[in-house]
Amino acid sequence: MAPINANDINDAKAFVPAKKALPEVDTEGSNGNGTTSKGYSYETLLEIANFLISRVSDTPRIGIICGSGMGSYWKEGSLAETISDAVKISYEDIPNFPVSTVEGHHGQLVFGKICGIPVVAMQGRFHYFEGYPLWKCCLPVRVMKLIGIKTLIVTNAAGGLNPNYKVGDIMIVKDHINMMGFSGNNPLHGPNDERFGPRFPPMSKAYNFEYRKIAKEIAKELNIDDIVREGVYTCLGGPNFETVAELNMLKMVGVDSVGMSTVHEVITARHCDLKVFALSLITNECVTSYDIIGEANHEEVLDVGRMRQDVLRQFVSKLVERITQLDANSP
Ligand SMILES: O=P(O)(O)O[C@@H]1C[C@H](O)[C@@H](CO)O1
Ligand code: HPA
Repeated sequence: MAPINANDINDAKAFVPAKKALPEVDTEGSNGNGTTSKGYSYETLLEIANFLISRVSDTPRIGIICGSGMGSYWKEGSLAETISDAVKISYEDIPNFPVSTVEGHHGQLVFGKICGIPVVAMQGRFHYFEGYPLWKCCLPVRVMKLIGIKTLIVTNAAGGLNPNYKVGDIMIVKDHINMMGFSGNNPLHGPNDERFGPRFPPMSKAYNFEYRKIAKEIAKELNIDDIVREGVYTCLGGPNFETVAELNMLKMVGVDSVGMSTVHEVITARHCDLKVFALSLITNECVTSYDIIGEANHEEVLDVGRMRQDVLRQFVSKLVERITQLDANSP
């Protein structure tokens, strides 16, 4: 084969299409390999929280992060769009807040009520693959804590790795494997401010046991227990979907669903002592064999999210109600 010379390379460059303007992502705080070198100070986050508090009348009790199917993409009928007395604040209008760059993500906080209970919902989240360092993806969790929430409900779309799972199933997350954390990429990386939480927070009870129990009861009441599962979630950095070999490795270590969010949000929430419930909507079957013809794609993720939004709305609404009752009766 003829060696490549410098002229060939210059010719090849001529065919590179002109760059399209991309959404601006503030990667401040990323030290180049995606790990955190600094985050916003407690005072800056307090300023953001106070800005939001000045615009709403009720202190939310529960924060909800809407993944696909819960209103991050599909508006009508989604949980976020059925919040009553809604005050919507666009991320762009919040000082020092990141902005959503994923196509179709609404990018707003929705303050209001579900079953009469004050909540705040993130309609659109921040993903690592957008270019944000993990601490910035999780900044809203700390802001919601400062605003006054006690509980965080996190939802996501995920690929089903457990062979018993079907597209459209809802998986209650009982635990996670922090794959990105194995290489040191963690939202808590960097100096620790004790006002948020301890240097070395435990994660062995990250997903509240009582909440999971309630969720299973609700599944029975709603007659959807045949589609509700419980399992282990992992988050990869994305944005590409996984290879067959990667998925088989994850299956071997006990992963049931695979996504690109949630884990770092939950770590941040537990660090600042929020109680956590999380669920995955299984939007596609993971491709674990080279014989399988189909491939994962984002359109399918969105379609299944839209298909299941009514069920998710009912499920999470009831959860909000019952979690509030449970916490009111516990010390
Ligand atoms: O915000 P989530 O986690 O629901 O976003 C979905 C899942 C992946 O992150 C991405 C790819 O489809 O969209
Ligand atoms: N892999 C990773 N993230 C995802 C998937 C998947 O199969 N489906 C939805 N989000």
